[in-house]
Amino acid sequence: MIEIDHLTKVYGSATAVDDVTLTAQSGTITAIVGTSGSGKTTLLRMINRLEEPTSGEVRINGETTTDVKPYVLRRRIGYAIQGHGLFPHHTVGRNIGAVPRLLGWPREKIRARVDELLDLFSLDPAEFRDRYPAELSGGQQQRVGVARALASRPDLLLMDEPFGALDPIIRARAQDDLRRIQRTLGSTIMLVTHDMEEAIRLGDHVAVMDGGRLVQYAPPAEIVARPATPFVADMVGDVDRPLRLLSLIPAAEVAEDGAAEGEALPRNASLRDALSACLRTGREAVPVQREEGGPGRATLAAIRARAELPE
Ligand SMILES: Nc1ncnc2c1ncn2[C@@H]1O[C@H](COP(=O)(O)OP(=O)(O)OP(=O)(O)O)[C@@H](O)[C@H]1O
Repeated sequence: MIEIDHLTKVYGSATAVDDVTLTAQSGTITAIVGTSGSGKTTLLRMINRLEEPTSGEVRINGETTTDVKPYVLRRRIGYAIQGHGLFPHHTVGRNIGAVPRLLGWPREKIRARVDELLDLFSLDPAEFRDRYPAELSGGQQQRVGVARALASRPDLLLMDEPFGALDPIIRARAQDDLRRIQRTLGSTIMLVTHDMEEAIRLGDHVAVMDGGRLVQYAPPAEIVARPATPFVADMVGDVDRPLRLLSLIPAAEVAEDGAAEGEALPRNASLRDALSACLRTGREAVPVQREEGGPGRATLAAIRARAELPE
């Protein structure tokens, strides 16, 4: 569990982070989102003490971070930034194994860990282990950067705009990969982004920052359905809100008993997928696979009902 407790950072006359308090559960992704200058990076860097707070504290699994020497803390907390920060003269394998080596892991264990991570990130170990960063594409470098940050199985992984430099298609893939890998490893992640779409897609919880303050901290569906302030509503994008909401609701959740024509949507399909299938086929309902009770159907009426936003 990560507890951020009344954290404040003042630079001269400016308050970059203003009394932020939030608790993130282990094994979840918290997406910190806000406009430029809202204090996201400063908040993140106070967690691994790259910045010292003016007041307040951070506890990781109950331990106050100021009780731990900064270099020890930073070995326990992974840190991935935009532009990956790989060592150019070290191979991919050496880059990923950097922290385990510092921690004195035996050679064989490091090698096994490097290969396991390369596999997880869909990079064939035999092909990529001995390459240098310059011999990789931007997307591959970024994956190696995240693999390196995860190598020692850190208590927490901090990510600052990790996908900022990637083009939209590679970016979407990197987001899906991160989500899958986070689920597989059970990692706890705090990720900074200025992109609400990314925050909604990745976060179990979304923390919205505005002018150094935390203005809303809630699961994505709550942020979309009930933005706490006009600023949050603006960031979510009013026009797209119904569609965003639908993309967060599993189709199986609203499927009723009964048959419908056409190919059944998979179990992990969202209501947005169901809507799209209805529009594409011109039908009033679409079949949906469910965990229990066999296939059901999602009707346009049910989809519409769930897309309604509270006034
Ligand atoms: N070392 C510093 N000295 C003085 N002011 C600073 C310092 N670092 C950050 N700030 C100020 O604190 C505020 C918050 O900055 P921060 O980098 O945390 O914002 P951000 O939300 O991460 O922005 P961006 O998305 O542009 O990176 C800004 O007004 C910035 O100018």
